[in-house]
Amino acid sequence: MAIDSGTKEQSHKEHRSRQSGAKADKKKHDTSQNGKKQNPKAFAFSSTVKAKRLQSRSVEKEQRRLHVPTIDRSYGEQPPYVVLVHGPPKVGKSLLIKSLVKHYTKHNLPEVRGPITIVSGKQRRVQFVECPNDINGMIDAAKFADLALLLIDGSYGFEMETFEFLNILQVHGFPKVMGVLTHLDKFKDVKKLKKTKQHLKHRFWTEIYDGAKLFYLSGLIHGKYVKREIHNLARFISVMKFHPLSWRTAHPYVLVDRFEDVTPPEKVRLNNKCDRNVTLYGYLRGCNMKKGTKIHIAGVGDYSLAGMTGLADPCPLPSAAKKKGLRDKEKLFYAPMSGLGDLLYDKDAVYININDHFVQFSNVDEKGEQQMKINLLDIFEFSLYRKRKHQDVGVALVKSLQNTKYSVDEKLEESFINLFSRKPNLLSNAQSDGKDTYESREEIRKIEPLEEYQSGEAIKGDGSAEESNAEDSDGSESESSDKNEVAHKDASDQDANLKDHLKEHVEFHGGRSRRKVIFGNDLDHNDMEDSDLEAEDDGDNNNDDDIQASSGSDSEEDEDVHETDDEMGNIAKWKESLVERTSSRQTINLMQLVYGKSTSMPTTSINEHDSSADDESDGDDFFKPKGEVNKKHGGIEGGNWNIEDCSKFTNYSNFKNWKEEKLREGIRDRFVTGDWSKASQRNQAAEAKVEDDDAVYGDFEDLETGEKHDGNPTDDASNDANHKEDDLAKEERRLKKLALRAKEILKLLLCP
Ligand SMILES: Nc1nc2c(ncn2[C@@H]2O[C@H](COP(=O)(O)OP(=O)(O)OP(=O)(O)O)[C@@H](O)[C@H]2O)c(=O)[nH]1
Repeated sequence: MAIDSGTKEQSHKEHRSRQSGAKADKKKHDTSQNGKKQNPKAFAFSSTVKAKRLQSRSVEKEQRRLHVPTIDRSYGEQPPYVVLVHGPPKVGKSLLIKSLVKHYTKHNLPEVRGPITIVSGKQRRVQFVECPNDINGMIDAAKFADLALLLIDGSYGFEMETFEFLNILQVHGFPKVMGVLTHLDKFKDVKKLKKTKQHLKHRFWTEIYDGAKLFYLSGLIHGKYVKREIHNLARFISVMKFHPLSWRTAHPYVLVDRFEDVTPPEKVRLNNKCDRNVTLYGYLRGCNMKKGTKIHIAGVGDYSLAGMTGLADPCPLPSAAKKKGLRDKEKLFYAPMSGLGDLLYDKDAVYININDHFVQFSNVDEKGEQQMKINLLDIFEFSLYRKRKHQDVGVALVKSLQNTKYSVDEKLEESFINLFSRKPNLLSNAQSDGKDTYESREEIRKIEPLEEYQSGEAIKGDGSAEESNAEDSDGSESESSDKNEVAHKDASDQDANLKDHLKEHVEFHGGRSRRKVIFGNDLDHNDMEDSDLEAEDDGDNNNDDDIQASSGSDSEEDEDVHETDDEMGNIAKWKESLVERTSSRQTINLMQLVYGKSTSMPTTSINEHDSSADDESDGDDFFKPKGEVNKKHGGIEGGNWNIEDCSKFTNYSNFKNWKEEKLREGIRDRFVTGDWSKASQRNQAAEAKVEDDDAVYGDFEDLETGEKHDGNPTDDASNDANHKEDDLAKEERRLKKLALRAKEILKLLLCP
């Protein structure tokens, strides 16, 4: 009982509370607060400042989440941003572009045509484009605009063009848009002006978004917008952040700022509606373009790209040196369609445009555009020219540059290296423009005797060359008649092409007409000197005709006449001497002596060889059997030298297919693991089969000797005993062989 009562009364001893330490301190602190609850409302703010801070932070987070950073795939120098100036007619688009260009470059733009590229900052270039007033032009412009400046006539109010364009932009992807109010100077009443400004601003905001930027151009000073206002607008454009549109970043596109029709003029002359080749120049935007891609030219149609070339930047960004602002020198701009910008970069040349009043000797072209293109590469040519002529240096320079049609690399393409010996000039340049032809004529004068050159024929030759030069431009028919005459002369003087003469070959190559000078019988002459001196005497008499003949070969027909009538004849002659010389120099080839000549040699030459050998022989060989003739010539050379090497060819049909189970089973017992007794039985069976076959196909007659062999012997009984003996001997031999083979295999297995 006592135990029971004891268990009931027993109480748990309490933990002794902490008298010191962190817990004791905390308890003390809590008791001092006098019952104020700890964190009574979870996640509620006790302080308003704190609440505000937290709220703004969460809003910031949310905004950051909404504006997911767009991936900038661009690398290297960014292409210029396109600033499109749009507005209804006569609103002041051109004037605004001119004012902006003046602000950036300090240059006055005479007219706005095509894209105008300017360097607006150390890291930024801008391309100004005036939007056409028609709807198609607007649609095209909406595709490439990075910033659209919507010009609105403030004195009149909004016009339909602006809204149409805004609708088009919404379809194509909305770029940055800024409004510009012009013609505000027409307001006399300041109050009314203020009211109108407010009204237009709100209307603009409802159309785009609240807070959209709207500029005011208050009026004109000396026919230009106010400098201050233009400066502000330019500043905005310079610092504006452009968000690349996803479609555009994923697709390559080019805003063409210059184009050239490079169709050969002759092609256009023959067929005015022929397919044209057009080269388009512009900055590639979006992503890289591949050669052969199908492209769409806005307003023209779909085309395939023939080729692409990377060119030097016509309006490069300034150097990366650290300095504030842009120097005047670096304020470059490029407006090829507007005819401005000093440098013009072509595929193979750099052009400097100089206005007429700077240069006295400008060529005035048909359109009356007084501009001169100076090809820098042709300065080399000038130095040559100056050596030759003692003229005024400045005049000579300008004249020579004006008359040059072809660049140095084009001429180099035409030049060739003479590989034949005894040629004084290794590199002879086939020059083709007017001056160059003159040079080449001078060279001929050195080679030819003077009286020959002065003879009527020679002069005629020169004259016709000049004629054909003139005919290049207008393409008259008299040229072809001249050439027919020339061809006729050639035909009559077939053997006479053995003296120096030159040929002029007019052709259309690389989009331009070229008059190629070919020194027709340079090769002939040199080689003929070596081998055929007789021919030279004949050639002296006919040299003049050759010059005449060479002066105007244009069409292919004429060329053919030349080739067949005289050139081929000459070629045959100099080839003769070549063949002789090479055959005498030929070293003995051991391979050929041992194995005969290569079978890849053309059969005709072999036949020729054979026939020549036959000719040399007494002629009786013709009536002898082929084999004997070959024997006479001796060994492989004589007989089998042209037979195909049969070891090169393998007849795969004879190979057994070892994948077949039956075949593998057949040879299984021939290996160590197999049953050799079975193999021997099989062998016997096979031999018996062969014998049977012999029995079937046994009879044969030796046709050469006339002897008859019988497959089935008549006396079977006497032969049977012989056969048995033979079989036993065979069996013995076979078993011996097998034992030997087994020994060898065992040896191999035991000593690996
Ligand atoms: N008074 C006044 N005249 C202006 C203003 N802006 C432009 N103009 C004049 O308006 C005329 C037309 O200007 P342009 O720049 O040729 O207008 P545009 O929009 O290029 O004309 P189109 O190319 O024909 O569409 C010019 O004579 C300008 O001087 C302006 O704010 N106030």
